[in-house]
Amino acid sequence: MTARITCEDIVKSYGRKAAVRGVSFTVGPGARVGIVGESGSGKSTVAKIIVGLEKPSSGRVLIDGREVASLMSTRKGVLEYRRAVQLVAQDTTSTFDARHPVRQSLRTPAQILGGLDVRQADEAIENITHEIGISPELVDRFPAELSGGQRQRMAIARALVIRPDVLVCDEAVSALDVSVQGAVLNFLKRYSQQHGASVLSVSHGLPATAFLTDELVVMNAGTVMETGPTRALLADPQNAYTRMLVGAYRDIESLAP
Ligand SMILES: Nc1ncnc2c1ncn2[C@@H]1O[C@H](COP(=O)(O)OP(=O)(O)OP(=O)(O)O)[C@@H](O)[C@H]1O
Repeated sequence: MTARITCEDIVKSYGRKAAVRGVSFTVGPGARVGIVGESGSGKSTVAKIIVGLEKPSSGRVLIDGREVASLMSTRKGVLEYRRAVQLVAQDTTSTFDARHPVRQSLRTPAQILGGLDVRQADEAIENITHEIGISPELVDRFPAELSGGQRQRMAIARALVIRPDVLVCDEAVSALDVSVQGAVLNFLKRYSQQHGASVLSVSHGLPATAFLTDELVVMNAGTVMETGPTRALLADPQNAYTRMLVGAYRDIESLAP
């Protein structure tokens, strides 16, 4: 279970404003890559383009050398891509159908993308909720009956129930309290190591990203400022913007009692 995602010179404009201006990087098989940068730097736009929710104005995304835009032009291709690449979105409201218990929203990908029958789907749901550390009984509640943190973990469970090759997380843990955040980050790291799944984590939370990832892509104003191995880049940032970003976190940490 491996896949390589390549972004080649992605540009995205909304009207006359360029949100992303020529972004290139690769998420290798089994790699955990973080995109960091301040609010508005274009991180979420890149994530949406990778998962096919937005189309780039120019440039392309490839999965194992195949262009995602052409895969997404047929229903068969969409299903194939969704099986390989799953998103955990920043806002989980569109992840679940408010009219049905959460189980239904987890069964759908398990059945349609995973090709499982109802019994197998429920078994996969039981396994993934157990792995992620959330009580399996909660899947029989309606989305509104879960806390924000429980719903966020259910969204991760939904993305992983089909065991995708690549998990794209857009601020997937930012809304969680610190202790739950730690548990979910540990789970994601273990999951990626055990299954060889790649993780692309988009976040402005530098400490959480530093813990989860091996490689960083630093973005500012729609462009890539610096890329490199996470530890080396944080220890010795080469770019002035990265130095500023890392320095800002050090300042915050120094305020801690
Ligand atoms: N649908 C849209 N229409 C117009 N402008 C948009 C749209 N989506 C994003 N933008 C703009 O593109 C820029 C990049 O937004 P994006 O959400 O990618 O940033 P981000 O780095 O993920 O920010 P945050 O950390 O706050 O989520 C911003 O200036 C934003 O206002």
